[in-house]
Amino acid sequence: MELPKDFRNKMRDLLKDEYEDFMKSYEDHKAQGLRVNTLKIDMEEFQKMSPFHLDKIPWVKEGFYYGDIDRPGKHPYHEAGLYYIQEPSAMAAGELVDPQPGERVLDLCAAPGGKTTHMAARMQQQGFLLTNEIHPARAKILSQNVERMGITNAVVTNETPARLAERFPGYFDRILVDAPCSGEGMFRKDPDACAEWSLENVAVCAGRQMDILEHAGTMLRPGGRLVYSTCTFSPEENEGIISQFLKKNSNFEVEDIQVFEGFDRGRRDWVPEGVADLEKTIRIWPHHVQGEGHYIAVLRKTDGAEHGKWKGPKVFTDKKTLKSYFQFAEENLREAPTGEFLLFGEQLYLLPEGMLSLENLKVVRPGWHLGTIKKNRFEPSHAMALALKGEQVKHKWNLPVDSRDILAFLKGESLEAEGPKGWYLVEVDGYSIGWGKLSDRTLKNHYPKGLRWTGNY
Ligand SMILES: C[S@@+](CC[C@H](N)C(=O)[O-])C[C@H]1O[C@@H](n2cnc3c(N)ncnc32)[C@H](O)[C@@H]1O
Repeated sequence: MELPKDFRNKMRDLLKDEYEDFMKSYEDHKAQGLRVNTLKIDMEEFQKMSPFHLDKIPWVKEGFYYGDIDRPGKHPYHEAGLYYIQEPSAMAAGELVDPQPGERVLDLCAAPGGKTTHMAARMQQQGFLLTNEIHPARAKILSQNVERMGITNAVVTNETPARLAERFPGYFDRILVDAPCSGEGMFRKDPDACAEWSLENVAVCAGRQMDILEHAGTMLRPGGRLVYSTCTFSPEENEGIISQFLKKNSNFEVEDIQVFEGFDRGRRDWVPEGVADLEKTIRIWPHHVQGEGHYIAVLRKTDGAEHGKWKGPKVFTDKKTLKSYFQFAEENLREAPTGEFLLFGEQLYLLPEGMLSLENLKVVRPGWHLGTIKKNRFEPSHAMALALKGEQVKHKWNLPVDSRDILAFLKGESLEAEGPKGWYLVEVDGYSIGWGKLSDRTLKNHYPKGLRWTGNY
């Protein structure tokens, strides 16, 4: 791989004796990882079922390396949301945010959703996860991943950090800023990041990062945790940003967290007048661990205004319209998911607890999408299927992973089936993957058109 000359010179100056080892890492095979989605399956069960060659990633409970010959991206278990393919070092960020069930959590720069889906699994569907992405097309992909992983307590927005900061001052218990960066740590994985790199771009990224971090700081409650991460080596985007932020915001400090074996500490001596706390931040180097390059700082807000002016959401309560949903639930579910509803056009959502008004914000997914209400008829959504478990429905239809039927289902074909009429939760080896509707011995396929598999498998 041809690395930019300015980049090589800069890294040689920074790393000195370690430079040769660092450069050799570009010739090593790149480690690939997947993270088990504990919202859908427990770790032991996944290890028993997995057809992949798994090796534990030491720094994340749910993380595994998979083998070079494995293809987990095109597998029915992937479509059922049993795991998320994620770069191993990147899993450290979610681990260090460490969100708890019931908390209010913000992922400010979230697409495609690796860390969001990790944090959601830790929250176990309890609390409020606001996951935001500034670029519309990427926000859509983020939303699809939230759906595939069966997350019910997330709201997906497509906003700027500034607009969110106006709406949510002092609101969140934990915030992740996985900042857009020059991507130096990903050159091995992503040649485009290498082609786009320049010293000027590093400076542009640093300006943007400072702005995003300031807004994030505003949205954190006193006592809350703010994690800043990048996948780049440049000190200007890492220790430099944290140092400037701490000098401007004396109500923040760096938390002294345990580092995993192979992780290094941040370098105070790499930035002018760096604050002492930089040595508590974390660097992950590709020549010290099996993973790409990352930087992570865990900050704590020590005090500040208790909270701002928060406005609750507009809740939909029209019983007549909701009747068709409850009728569907009566006929097909063991218990109706209930709480605060939102009707957005014809789309019915269930709001996460602790959610605020989303008025005038660009919202891609305002909560758990339950389905569509059209002419007093309710049709359940794919998002509902993916979040349901077999024991929650009256009828289910299980397809073994190695059957012809699971491929047919993923391709959108109808299946032959027997049983009473109605909606069936279709499963792969006992894990929900979509809906089918049975009548006259035919299970009509409701797997979304945009997700259907094409070609031969
Ligand atoms: C490193 S990526 C996030 C990866 C993601 N956290 C994950 O784990 O899948 C950074 C994201 O920040 C977004 N971004 C770019 N400019 C931004 C800005 N000014 N404010 C907020 N986010 C921005 C990018 O579109 C990109 O999706």
